[in-house]
Amino acid sequence: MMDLKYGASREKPREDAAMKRFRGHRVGQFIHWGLYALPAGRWEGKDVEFAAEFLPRVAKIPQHRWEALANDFTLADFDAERWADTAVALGARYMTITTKHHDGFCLWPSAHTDFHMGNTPSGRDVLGELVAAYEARGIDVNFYYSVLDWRHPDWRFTLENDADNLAFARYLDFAMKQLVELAERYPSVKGFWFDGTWDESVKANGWWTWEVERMLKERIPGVVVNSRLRADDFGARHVDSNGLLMGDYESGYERRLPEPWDRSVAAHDWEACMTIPQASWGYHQGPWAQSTLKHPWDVVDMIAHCTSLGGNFLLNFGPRGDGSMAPAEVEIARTVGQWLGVNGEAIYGCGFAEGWEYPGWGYFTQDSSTGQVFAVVTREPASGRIRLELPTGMELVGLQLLGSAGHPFNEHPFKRLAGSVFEVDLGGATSAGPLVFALETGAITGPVAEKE
Ligand SMILES: Cc1ccc([C@@H]2N[C@@H](C)[C@@H](O)[C@H]2O)cc1
Repeated sequence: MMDLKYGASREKPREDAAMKRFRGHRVGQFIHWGLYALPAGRWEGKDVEFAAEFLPRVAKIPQHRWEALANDFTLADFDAERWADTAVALGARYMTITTKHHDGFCLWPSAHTDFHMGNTPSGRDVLGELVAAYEARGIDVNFYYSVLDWRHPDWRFTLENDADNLAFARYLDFAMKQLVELAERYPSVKGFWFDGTWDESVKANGWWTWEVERMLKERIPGVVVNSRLRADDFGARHVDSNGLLMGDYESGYERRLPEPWDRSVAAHDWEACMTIPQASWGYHQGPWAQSTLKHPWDVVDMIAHCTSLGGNFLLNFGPRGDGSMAPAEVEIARTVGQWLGVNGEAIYGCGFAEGWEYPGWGYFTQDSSTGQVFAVVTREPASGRIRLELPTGMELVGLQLLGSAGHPFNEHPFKRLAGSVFEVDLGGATSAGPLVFALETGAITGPVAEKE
């Protein structure tokens, strides 16, 4: 093991109450909102078929024209209570909001820049209103912060000479001051989600990323920080040069999951974040985005996929320029939330079911407190039957379809094929969306046919 000054601060996952709370949430609401929601992927009458939050770069918009958008950011239809109600409808237990994205615009009245909410027509403190509204509903708030800042004069992608080093040192000082400001203004925040840390300039300053994590944890005990912030002494990111995870959970899964089912990720805490359109985090009004919205049952599959491997799932919403949530996204939230309302006990507080193999037709999840195992059937086979392979030596005693209120176990029929292998005919099981069964299991005691 190398002796690292700025490597991982622990070898095992955190087991304190704050981390256990974050881990048990399983479902979060990501929100990308900023000036980019105003053009919403369209510039000078043309749709730019790329992520809406990248518009200033992709459409090469002059800085002064981008900054002028702040005058149109009136928040005419922004209502933090309505946003928080969408999170409740989704069944989200936490929310992560873009405090500052790559364009440098701040959703709070920062004392360290002029590019912020205070210099918009309403002057409202969007972060303050959101923290109040979400916490009033018992939903934890996390802050997304982009270290990358296209607007700041001292930002550097690479460090070619002393002048670059001096400028970037000023930039890191600015960013640290903003992070201290966020921690001081909003001390109830539960986590920081860092982005924009892939450039050489940041990788060459692993010490700063280590200092940021230390500062935040000193000021907000229990705060949770994602691995994407961190670079070590040698510029290694997420995982240090000794192979140890930095930060509190791995956050490399962006618009992808551990396919087809990579059990290695279950060894640590992790979170996947996902757009509702194919590839835009900010609201994009064009058919390029609006014709690619995910189906609610695909979202449920992703939630169960993450849970089955011990990870959280952060579903992104891109509110429109006036502050209203996009109706199509609210509808998806409602449908997923209704499913979670019936089947959430297989998700919240659940994780990897040790000893249970990937079944292909869905996922096994296990309640981390009770040990109860669930089968989440998201890919029903054409036969209408699923094969349940239990860990060797175990047998199926009973099956209960979640949502079939009041019935004891044994409610749903099954038959043994051999040993610990059972077959369930899904016929007759009805539920809106993917079926979930609670499994009652026991040790095989009597003689049974050997496993085939
Ligand atoms: C190449 C690339 C850079 C940054 C991103 C940002 N990370 C996501 C979480 C969004 O914030 C997106 O703008 C996506 C792709």
